[in-house]
Amino acid sequence: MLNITNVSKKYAKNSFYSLQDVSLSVNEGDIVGLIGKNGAGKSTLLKVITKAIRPSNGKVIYQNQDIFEQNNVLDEFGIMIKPVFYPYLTVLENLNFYLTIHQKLSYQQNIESILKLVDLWQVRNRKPGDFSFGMKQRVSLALALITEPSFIVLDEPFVGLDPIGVQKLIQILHQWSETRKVSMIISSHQLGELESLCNRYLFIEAGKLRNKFNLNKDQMVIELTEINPEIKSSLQKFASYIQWSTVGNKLMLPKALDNKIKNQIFLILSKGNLIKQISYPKDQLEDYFQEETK
Ligand SMILES: Nc1ncnc2c1ncn2[C@@H]1O[C@H](COP(=O)(O)OP(=O)(O)OP(=O)(O)O)[C@@H](O)[C@H]1O
Repeated sequence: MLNITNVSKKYAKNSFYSLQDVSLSVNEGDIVGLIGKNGAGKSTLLKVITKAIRPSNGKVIYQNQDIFEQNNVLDEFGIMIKPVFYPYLTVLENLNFYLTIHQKLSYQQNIESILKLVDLWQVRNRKPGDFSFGMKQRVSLALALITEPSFIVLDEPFVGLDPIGVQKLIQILHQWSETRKVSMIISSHQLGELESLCNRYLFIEAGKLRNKFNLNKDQMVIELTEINPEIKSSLQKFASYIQWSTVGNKLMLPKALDNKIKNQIFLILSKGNLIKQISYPKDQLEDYFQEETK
């Protein structure tokens, strides 16, 4: 859907590149998490993708069209990079105005549900000029989502939301990716939230795309009190389902593994009184980030 090839960006006043030779693609239904330290180049990348700034080199192609050579290519995009709205119009007027200038008034029917999603329904008749930072963020988020876009670009979308708002947002984005195959690229320092939302990740460091990766979310982790040769040999016939961890006394099984097989494995382990804890992987993104940036 979106293909970025060899994109570099040097801001006029800088002597260094904020992005260097970045290539990536985002497919239909993908939810891509963009991670990296402060100043790594995440926002710059998102600004290039959404045509807010021009790259010094490279191409951005959306559905086979060069976004910088053709007009209206980004019509189906929902974008939140920094808070953008008219401070002297009320929240409702902002949404209506946005829909009017984008000729998308048929989406007026979404106004109530989107404002409830971002918890601004109660304040819909207030002007956002003197809103708190978080409330301003949420106005931008409402503008980004109101037209049910097919491609969503969000820079730090969780910052202004309370924990319930974060969960509601994650839920709706998941739902859109599954039911409407909406693609998304989302940058955030809130790695736990990204981990529960995204299916792919990009790690950017000093303007370079250092890694593209997935996390394995479909496994259960069984921590054992010890791993000895006898236990390994008694589990030999299940070897094709078991992945032994390289750290700690852990083994991993696919969550979707047939219950009969799971039970046989558990039986062997519990006979030896070996099971210490069963859990599901979490904080993998946090661990990755800590490891890469130490
Ligand atoms: N308008 C600009 N003019 C000059 N330099 C800029 C501009 N915007 C960003 N930069 C520089 O480009 C580099 C990348 O910045 P960018 O905002 O893309 O990082 P980021 O990964 O989004 O950081 P953060 O996590 O802090 O938001 C930084 O060195 C920054 O100072």
